[in-house]
Amino acid sequence: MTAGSTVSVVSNISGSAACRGNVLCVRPSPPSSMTCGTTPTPLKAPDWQSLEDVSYINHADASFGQDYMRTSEALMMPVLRTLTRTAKPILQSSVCGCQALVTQTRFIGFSPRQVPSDASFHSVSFSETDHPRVLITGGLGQLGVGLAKLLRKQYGKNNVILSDIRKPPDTVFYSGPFIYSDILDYKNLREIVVNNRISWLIHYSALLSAVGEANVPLARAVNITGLHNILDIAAEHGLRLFVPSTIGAFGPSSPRNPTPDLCIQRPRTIYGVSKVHAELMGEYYHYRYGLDFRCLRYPGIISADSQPGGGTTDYAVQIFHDAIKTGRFECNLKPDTRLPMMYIEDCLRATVELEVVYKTDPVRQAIADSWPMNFDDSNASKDWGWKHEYDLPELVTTMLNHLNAEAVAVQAS
Ligand SMILES: NC(=O)C1=CN([C@@H]2O[C@H](COP(=O)(O)OP(=O)(O)OC[C@H]3O[C@@H](n4cnc5c(N)ncnc54)[C@H](O)[C@@H]3O)[C@@H](O)[C@H]2O)C=CC1
Ligand SMILES: CC(=O)[C@H](N)C(=O)O
Repeated sequence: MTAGSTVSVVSNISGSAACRGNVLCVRPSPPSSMTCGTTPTPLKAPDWQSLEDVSYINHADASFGQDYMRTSEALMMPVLRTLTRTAKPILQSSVCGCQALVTQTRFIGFSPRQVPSDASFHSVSFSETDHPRVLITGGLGQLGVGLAKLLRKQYGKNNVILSDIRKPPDTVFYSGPFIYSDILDYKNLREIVVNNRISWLIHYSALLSAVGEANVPLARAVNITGLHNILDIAAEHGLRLFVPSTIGAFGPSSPRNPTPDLCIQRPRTIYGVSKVHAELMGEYYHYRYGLDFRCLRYPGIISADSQPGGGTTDYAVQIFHDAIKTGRFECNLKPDTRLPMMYIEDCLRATVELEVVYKTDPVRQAIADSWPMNFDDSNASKDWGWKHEYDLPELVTTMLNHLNAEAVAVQAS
């Protein structure tokens, strides 16, 4: 996956509750081509790919056997691989040999609210020998803690800071740095970035599709105004920025089966609109200011040890929990709904003993009906050899083993 491009990944398992995901990836900003001295150097064409080169890659599902499903950890790997792969050349590049100093000089007292229209931003603000200093916003949601765990293994516990507006549970609080951060508070964000010498920003804060529809003003604030803060902070401080997008960035007029990386995107949820906005703003900041922006379109994510945060695809996680706890599941989507997340046939088989009750929620159903049924991930395979590691039976087995082990542990305690 090249930096600066927009890529979609999917761990697809299609079927009546199946999902594929898109990952949008943006290529790295041009190493050290942005500033030297106080005069911004124009972007160098060879370091950049043209807009036409931007690749959107979906990770698609197909039939079971070719498809795969990944746990949230596995899903993070492309992100980590991309960040890691692109970090080295940037860290090792020394076009002017005065990067860090220049960055500091250039941006002293600079406020992104006063960005000159022709401003360029430096892409890297940490030295060659440093590990990245990572801040994860919205880190207490379904995905953040798992990602922090992986990043901490790689870059050291103290180099990865989780943040959120919620109170962390003990397990999270004692497992590594945690800090309060409201992405709507720009000054607070800037203080955190500066005081902690943050170099990578992973922006997970969001209101997901269902909770977003329930509170549009808040979703608009968090997902759009919050994103603007994040973009400005990242640009101002030369951070590498990762923002996930989603299958929700597509709408009823997008082709659903399969959904290519590049196609019409007219979502009808505030969540989807905000994610399309994020994709476009990230690309714009990349081309306009040299921001190193990356974005993967995720499918619905299934995880055992963290709870989903109010999305349309939450049912695909909940079904596992209910299978273990009660053997009964009340589904808020119709039985023939197909979403890019997992191929559900085996999933249904694994949960065959469930008595699934279909009690359709019209809001979620309308959203689900407008989302892609199938993602084509052939571009991701071609681009960086993407291949899923969890197929449906393995995912189901892993989920059930994990939840069973948890249930046994609880009973024993
Ligand atoms: N989980 C999934 O199935 C998928 C997730 N994604 C994206 O991945 C990212 C992470 O997703 P999840 O962890 O599932 O989300 P989540 O809903 O579980 O967590 C989001 C977190 O953002 C925090 N937050 C809300 N308002 C905030 C504010 N003002 N300042 C700081 N934090 C705030 C919440 O407290 C919450 O912990 C999101 O951007 C989401 O759109 C994309 C596709 C699928
Ligand atoms: C697929 C997503 O982005 C999320 N899980 C949601 O259902 O809103």
